[in-house]
Amino acid sequence: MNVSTPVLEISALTKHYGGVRALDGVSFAIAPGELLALIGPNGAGKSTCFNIVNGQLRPDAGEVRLKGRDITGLAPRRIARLGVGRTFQVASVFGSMTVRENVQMALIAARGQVFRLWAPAHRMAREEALALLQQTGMAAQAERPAATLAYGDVKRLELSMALAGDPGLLLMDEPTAGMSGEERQAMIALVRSLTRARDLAVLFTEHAMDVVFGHADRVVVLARGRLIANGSVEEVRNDPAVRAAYLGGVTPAASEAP
Ligand SMILES: Nc1ncnc2c1ncn2[C@@H]1O[C@H](COP(=O)(O)OP(=O)(O)OP(=O)(O)O)[C@@H](O)[C@H]1O
Repeated sequence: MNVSTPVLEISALTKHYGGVRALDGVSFAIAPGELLALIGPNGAGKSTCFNIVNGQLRPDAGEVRLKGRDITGLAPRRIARLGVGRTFQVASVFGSMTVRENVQMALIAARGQVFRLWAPAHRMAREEALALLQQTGMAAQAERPAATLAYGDVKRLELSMALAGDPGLLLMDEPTAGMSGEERQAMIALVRSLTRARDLAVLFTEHAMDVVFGHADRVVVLARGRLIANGSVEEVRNDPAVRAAYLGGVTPAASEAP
């Protein structure tokens, strides 16, 4: 068991939209080096949770702590600087720039500098960019324009860019969306190895259950804004409440609804 301070600790997070309880008293934590899947049926509250952690949304109640520090309600930029990286479902890379230049730009932006092709900082970041691309298996593609990459490689590039700020916590929004079965497995295996190598905590949402059950250290399940399970793959897979939520069965919360 890891006894160090959690990288992320969320406590009693609550967010309502009118009558919709997008999040209702959700609490969980992530340790360094842990790969934690956040799953749940559509509308369960996964995106709301991500958006609160990275500062895009303010919770109505509850707290977000990063390595023990209260970051609730801080601006996204500040939260990013404190070590929270994020990848999105739709990749955001510059197609006309090379893979290496995209990573250099991310490295320089992470330091609050401006990307200029002729500046010395650009040359310095070059070696770091190549080292990062080595870690994500993209070194051989470093000089290709990003626009010419296969889809799975665009996602690897995006991951490389998210690592540029040297985050302690990485939020990944459906990292394998749109990938074939083989690409999915390769991507999540890469993320898995990076968590170990960098002592990085990763919180990811995912609809592909082969990815979740094959690779996550732990799984947190939301349904209708409530946490209904938090445990190992085995525990969650065999949990009747989880099955009911996924099969569209009537959960206790749903049966109470008017
Ligand atoms: N800006 C908003 N205004 C009103 N309701 C919202 C808003 N954002 C989210 N919701 C509602 O909050 C609930 C949780 O939404 P959220 O997007 O967090 O779920 P999710 O688990 O990410 O879903 P999905 O898997 O479909 O992406 C849903 O009922 C959704 O309709």
